[in-house]
Order: sequence, then C-alpha cells, then structure tokens
Amino acid sequence: MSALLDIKGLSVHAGEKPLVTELSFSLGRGERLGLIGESGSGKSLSALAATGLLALGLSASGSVMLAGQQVIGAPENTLNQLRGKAVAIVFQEPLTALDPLMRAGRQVAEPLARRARRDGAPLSGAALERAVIALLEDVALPDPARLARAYPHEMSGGQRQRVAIAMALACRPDLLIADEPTTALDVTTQAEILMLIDRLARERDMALLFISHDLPVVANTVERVVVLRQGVAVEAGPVSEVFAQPQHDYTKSLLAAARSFDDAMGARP
Ligand SMILES: Nc1ncnc2c1ncn2[C@@H]1O[C@H](COP(=O)(O)OP(=O)(O)OP(=O)(O)O)[C@@H](O)[C@H]1O
Repeated sequence: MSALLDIKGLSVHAGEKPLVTELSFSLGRGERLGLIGESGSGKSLSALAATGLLALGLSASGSVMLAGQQVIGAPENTLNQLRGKAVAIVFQEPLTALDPLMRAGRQVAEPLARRARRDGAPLSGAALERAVIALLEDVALPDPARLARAYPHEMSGGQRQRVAIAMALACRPDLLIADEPTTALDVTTQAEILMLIDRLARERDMALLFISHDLPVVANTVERVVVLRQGVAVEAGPVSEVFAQPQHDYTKSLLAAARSFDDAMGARP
C-alpha cells in the first residue's frame, strides 16, 4: 500500500543557503513518526515544506507525495484541497491558528462546515452548532457551550490549544502534524495535551508527525523517529532502538542532555 506521506530527497533553501538537505522518510496511514533535533535543525521547515506552506523566499526541491499528490510545485488550489482533507497542523503557539476577533465556536464551525460541504453533506444552523459542541467535548474542553462563545484572550493557553486541535480535527485529516504542540504550555497542561493528541490519533486512526526537541515526550508518543541536525537526517529508526542504542554522536548528545536535565530535576535515582 502506498504511504500517506512519502518524502524523498527534500531540500529547502533560502537563496543559496541550504536549510534542509536531502531529507527522506515516509509515513503510512495510522503511523506515528517523531521528528527530533535541537532548535534550528529544520524540523518546522520540513513540516511546512510537506504541506506547501513554506514562506516566500524559501524554495523546496525533491519530492513530497501527500495522499498520492505531489506537493512541491503544486498549484495553490491543490494544496488547499490537501490541507482541508489529507493533513492538518497544530502549531506550538495556539494563537497562530486562532483569530483573536472570533469566538472559539465559530472558528471551529468554519472548517467543520467546509469539510461537510466537501463531503456532500452540508451542515448549518443547529446541526452545525451541535457538531461544534460535540467536537469541543471531544477535545475535553471544560464547559464547551460556554467556551464556544469565548474569544481566544478569554481562555487559558491549554484551552486555546484544545480549540486549535478541534479546528485541525474538524477537517478530519488522515495526517495530523503537531509542531511542538506543548512547548508553550505549563508542565501539567503539557501532559494533558499530549494524552489528548495520543487518544485522538488512536480513536480516529490518524497518522501523526510529531515534531519536538523534547525526547521523553517523543519516546512516549511515536513509534519511529528521524533525528535532524542542521537540516540533515543523521539517524532514523524505531524509537526504542534509537533511544536505547543511538548510533550517531549527535543523537547520543541529545539523549545525554535529556538525561542530565532529568537528573538535575531529580527525576532519576
Ligand atoms: N523564512 C526563512 N528564511 C531564512 N531562514 C529561515 C527561514 N525560516 C527558518 N529559517 C532558518 O532555517 C533553520 C531551520 O528552522 P526551523 O524553524 O525548521 O527549525 P526547528 O528545528 O523547527 O527549530 P525550533 O525548534 O526552534 O522551531 C533555522 O536556522 C532558521 O533560522
């Protein structure tokens, strides 16, 4: 069976400067892959290139097949179709995804209605409202009927991230890309959001591309990892093997740094 996301020889440049070099990996339906590496290693750019969202001034080459469509060089309407259906992204900072001037419920209603139209079963009025509340319940937002009427600034960071996740789910994507989805949150909320993403991906059989510099988080969330360093994949494999027996010095140093942080925090004997 063909992969849901199949990246071959992806390179990203800013002018002459290489930012991602010859990256290749693939992800099947329902699979979970972690992209790890320190800040600036090219994780976000790889995800943006995979969805055709690179900023102006950046260019991508190679091949990115997403749900059987070539992303690189694809016209905007093809990319919009893919983004509304095959893939959705949750970013580190939920305010990136949310409109500050729109109530949460309406922000979720828009992608829900769009997806329903595409599926030939349009939703509106009370039925759309019920679907919004059901989705907000699904992301475990407390008191969804009240928060549906709230503006982003009236919610906590964790609540905003739940709304952003609900918006992503509204498209019913085959692939969810989570780009450091918990980095901006406090530790307790981080754990809740991780469990939420984990549960939703399983329940909906979504593939997950999970981007993080936090190795313990990745270890608990995905099956395979790709380790990026300065835009180059230096190591890849099942998470248990890569973490237990890292082959590359860079992976070893990332793991050592995570362990010494744990030690400093008293998390280990
Ligand atoms: N629009 C841009 N123009 C030029 N360089 C860029 C642009 N966007 C990102 N970069 C550079 O590309 C490199 C990779 O950035 P990227 O955001 O992918 O890193 P990352 O691994 O996701 O890091 P972080 O965890 O900090 O988000 C960085 O050196 C960054 O400065």
